[in-house]
Amino acid sequence: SKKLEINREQRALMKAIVDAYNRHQIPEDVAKKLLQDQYSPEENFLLLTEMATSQVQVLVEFTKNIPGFLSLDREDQIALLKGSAVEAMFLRSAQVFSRKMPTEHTDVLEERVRKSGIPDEFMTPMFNFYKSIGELHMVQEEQAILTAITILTPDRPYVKDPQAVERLQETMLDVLRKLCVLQHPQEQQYFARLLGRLTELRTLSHYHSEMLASWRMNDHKFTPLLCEIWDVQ
Ligand SMILES: O=C1N(Cc2ccc(-c3nnn[nH]3)cc2)c2ccc(Br)cc2C12CCN(S(=O)(=O)c1cccs1)CC2
Repeated sequence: SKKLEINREQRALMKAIVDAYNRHQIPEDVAKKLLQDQYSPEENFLLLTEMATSQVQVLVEFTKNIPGFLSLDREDQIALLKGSAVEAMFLRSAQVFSRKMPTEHTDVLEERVRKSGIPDEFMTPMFNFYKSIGELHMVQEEQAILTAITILTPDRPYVKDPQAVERLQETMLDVLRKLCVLQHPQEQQYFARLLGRLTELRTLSHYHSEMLASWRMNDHKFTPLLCEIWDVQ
């Protein structure tokens, strides 16, 4: 029916977002480092910090390619990036972890994340999230658009024109809703399940800021970019 069909404009939007999502990847050498032999928890933490820094750079490039993002108010662009950086990083990490990597790689990485000084009470929800993302078996279009929707959340702190952000997000939500029906015809509530993951992401983001506080205590070092985007002094 007309209602459900993805029109030409929406197809172009989807293509732009998927291309941007696939174009910007973590450099091989950084991801490969994670797979090398055993490290101490401190070295693991350093590697994850290096990964996270690279992820933020990838996120900024992806965001700049979201159609309409660069026509938003400049300060709102920054507010959206800062407000969504942790959620987008965890979403992308979970997607990469559950989609792309061969099992033995995931096992090594899982081990490394578990031995990196992240407190257990945060490790559990983090891995539950990544398993729940894996179970969804999202196609890459859904992954890319869901990441764009996370970034274009109107109610981030300091956004001056939330309506402009809402208009962009609604366009994405409409495409994602149609895509879910087309890609997962058997699962009525698939779209609702995807959006439910965004709620889980906010909880993870809250845990993350608590983790940051505890890491600051036993003086873990972060890179200037992470300090900037995570508001770490
Ligand atoms: O590092 C993670 N990983 C491993 C990871 C992530 C991405 C790629 C990758 N490869 N190619 N593209 N992406 C590989 C391994 C992972 C996996 C699932 C979830 Br849910 C979450 C994570 C974190 C995200 C960052 N945090 S963090 O708390 O912000 C922190 C920063 C500094 C030190 S700890 C730790 C957990």
